[in-house]
Amino acid sequence: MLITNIKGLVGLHPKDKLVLRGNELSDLPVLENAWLLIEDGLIKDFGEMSSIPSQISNFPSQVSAKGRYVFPSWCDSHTHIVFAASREEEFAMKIQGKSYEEIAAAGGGILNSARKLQKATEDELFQSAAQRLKQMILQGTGAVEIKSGYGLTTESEIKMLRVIRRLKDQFPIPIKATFLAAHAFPAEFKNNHQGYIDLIVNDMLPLIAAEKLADYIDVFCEKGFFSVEETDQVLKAGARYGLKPKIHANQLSVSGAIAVAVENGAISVDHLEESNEETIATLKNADTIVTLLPSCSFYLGIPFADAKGFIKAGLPMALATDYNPGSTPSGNMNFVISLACIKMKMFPEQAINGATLNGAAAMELSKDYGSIAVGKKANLLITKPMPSIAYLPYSFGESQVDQVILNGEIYNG
Ligand SMILES: N=CN[C@@H](CCC(=O)O)C(=O)O
Ligand SMILES: [Zn+2]
Repeated sequence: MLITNIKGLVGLHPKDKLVLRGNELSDLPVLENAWLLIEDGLIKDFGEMSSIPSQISNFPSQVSAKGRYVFPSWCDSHTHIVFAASREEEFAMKIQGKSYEEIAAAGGGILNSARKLQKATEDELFQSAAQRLKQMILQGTGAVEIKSGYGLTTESEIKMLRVIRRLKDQFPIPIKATFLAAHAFPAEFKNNHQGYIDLIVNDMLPLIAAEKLADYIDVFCEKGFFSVEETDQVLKAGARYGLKPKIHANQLSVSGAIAVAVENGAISVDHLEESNEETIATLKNADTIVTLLPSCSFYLGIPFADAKGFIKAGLPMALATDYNPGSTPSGNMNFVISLACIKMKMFPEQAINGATLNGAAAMELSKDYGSIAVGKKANLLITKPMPSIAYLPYSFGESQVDQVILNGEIYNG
């Protein structure tokens, strides 16, 4: 496929640039009035229209992108899209002013989702997750991470991970699976935390490793959920099976979650709506990516993360949706990018880099995804006609994504 007359080809980072730290996030290289050639699902070449080689200009399969931009697909590195039912009954409680913790304590929250998921069949879960994933792809997402964590029993955690594996087999995008049994303590383990951790370590992990069902391990390290010591135990057990950590940290309070994640070689620490100087100091000399989830802040009405502080400190920062039924019922990366600009005061260039190359890095996919470079996978989106790149986050709530290309082919769902 040859795409011609592209108003701006966005995200032309050198192929060996695998992650952007601090000020590097402000640099979003763009080639104006460009062409892009795709062969065998890969980016074969690109250049300016004024110097398009004649053998290329006669290429049989051409798409004109006049007035439109071409971006690398969004890389959404934090989602929980396998769930049995929505939780809009909690929406009214939120509107009445109940906090996330109060809703969880009243029988809502993660345990509510777990009760419903335990009753659902693998097929039902697959069908509904596939619908969600299809919508996300049509909104521009071309790589995704998906977590378990609404099973909370051996059988149901494995059921969730098998659903994720079926999604991997059936969708034309890369999918990473994260094992998150340490999402909440089931009611029967409320006063026996070690009993549940033993179940994760001795029962679940060996089975998951034997079936190769997960790439990463995650823990919700938070007051009322998993303590720092409990998090450490679970991460160390995961490491014995080759699972690297990506953890939920500092969502509702500052804790030692960041330190324990860094010590255990975490690929990313996600949320960080709460942070302080120590948070930044702990991350400064690490490779751990800070993944921010602004649509979670928007929906729960909790603080937005200190994106500017993290960037100023030179940290690698990514953006993701956190799509889940409780704290973020949306998988729209376009809205995440808008919120990052509007609420976290990120510049459009920083937000777009966070949603592409750094999102890919937070899934260890940035060798092949997240920027436009010769030899990388042709997972792209073509916008509607737009006056500028900043128009995409500016026009929040209205999709500017017109066409989605995955492995060099137009995707229609
Ligand atoms: N914080 C923990 N997990 C999810 C929310 C889970 C839920 O409420 O169902 C999150 O990332 O926000
Ligand atoms: Zn999450």
